[in-house]
Amino acid sequence: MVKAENLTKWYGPTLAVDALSLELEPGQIVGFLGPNGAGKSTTIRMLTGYLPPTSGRATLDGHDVLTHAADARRKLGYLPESNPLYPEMRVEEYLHFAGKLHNMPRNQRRDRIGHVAERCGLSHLRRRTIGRLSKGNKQRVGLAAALLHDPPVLVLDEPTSGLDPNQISQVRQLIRDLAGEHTVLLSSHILPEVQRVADRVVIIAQGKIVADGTVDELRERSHAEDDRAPVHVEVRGTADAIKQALSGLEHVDTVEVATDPGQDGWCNAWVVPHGRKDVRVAVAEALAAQQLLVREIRREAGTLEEFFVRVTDTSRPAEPRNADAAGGSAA
Ligand SMILES: Nc1ncnc2c1ncn2[C@@H]1O[C@H](COP(=O)(O)OP(=O)(O)OP(=O)(O)O)[C@@H](O)[C@H]1O
Repeated sequence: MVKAENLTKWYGPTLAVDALSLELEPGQIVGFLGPNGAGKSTTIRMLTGYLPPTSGRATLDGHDVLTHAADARRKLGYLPESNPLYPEMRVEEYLHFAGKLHNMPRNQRRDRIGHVAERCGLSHLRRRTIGRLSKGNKQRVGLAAALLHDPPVLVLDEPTSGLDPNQISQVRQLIRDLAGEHTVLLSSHILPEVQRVADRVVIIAQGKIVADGTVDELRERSHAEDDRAPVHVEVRGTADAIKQALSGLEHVDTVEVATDPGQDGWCNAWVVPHGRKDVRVAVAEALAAQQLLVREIRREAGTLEEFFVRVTDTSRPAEPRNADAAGGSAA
């Protein structure tokens, strides 16, 4: 549905996006995450055809965003970071204007405006002047305009920036409601925001993708890469019996057991492996050999925050290139 092939952008000597390739499946909500300056906006502007890449190519539903721009834009609803609106226009007037830009006939505009206004919680604000709306409501107007021509792809650049927590949660809910019907690419540098709405998270740093997966996969990977991801076990037995059963296990560094089992006899234990070993089976077998009943055994998932910091910190710095050879200019 959305495809980037080796998208690259040099701004003079600065490499902003470095041979980035990405493919989004229909109906997915994909969070596009990265620290400030990582290249999110530049990538999004290239994906939406608003900025020509130095090299590489982007397509929307098979249409090249530069060579078949009109076809590509029909497939796209785009809410840029700045959400440019006309403050003196009324909401309905602005939505008619946006519909005209998509060559929508009047009847179709009327129907669709009714639909998107309701969807975006704007029905009671249709006669209001945009300049007098709250920031959150202005953002809803931007979203309604992006949805007006019912595009299969929605690209939202930092859609909740500058909103208060209440407004953030409303816009977030709105985005979540779009899942399935639209493919949504949502850029943000706020991790919890992406974590709550996205099916998939793509993290970029220094213009390159450094991680790509579901929130759970990235958490898993976070700890799979962490030498000391502890395994948490719930076992029925005394702390001593559990410690004894697990002591001396191969690839195990330390075993910590909560000193006393709970009233029902279940005890929490944490086994810290050394090296990148998955010790879950060995732990289960060792406990079973001592007739200690296990009701849960799992690797402790790391927070996505830890992962985000790790992958964006360790990426290599972008190297300036000879500006003469860059072949692109700041846009
Ligand atoms: N018009 C421009 N001219 C020169 N350099 C630019 C221009 N736009 C962006 N850059 C540089 O390109 C890099 C990527 O910027 P970009 O705005 O795409 O990042 P971002 O991830 O969207 O950041 P933010 O979250 O702060 O908006 C940065 O180093 C930035 O300084």
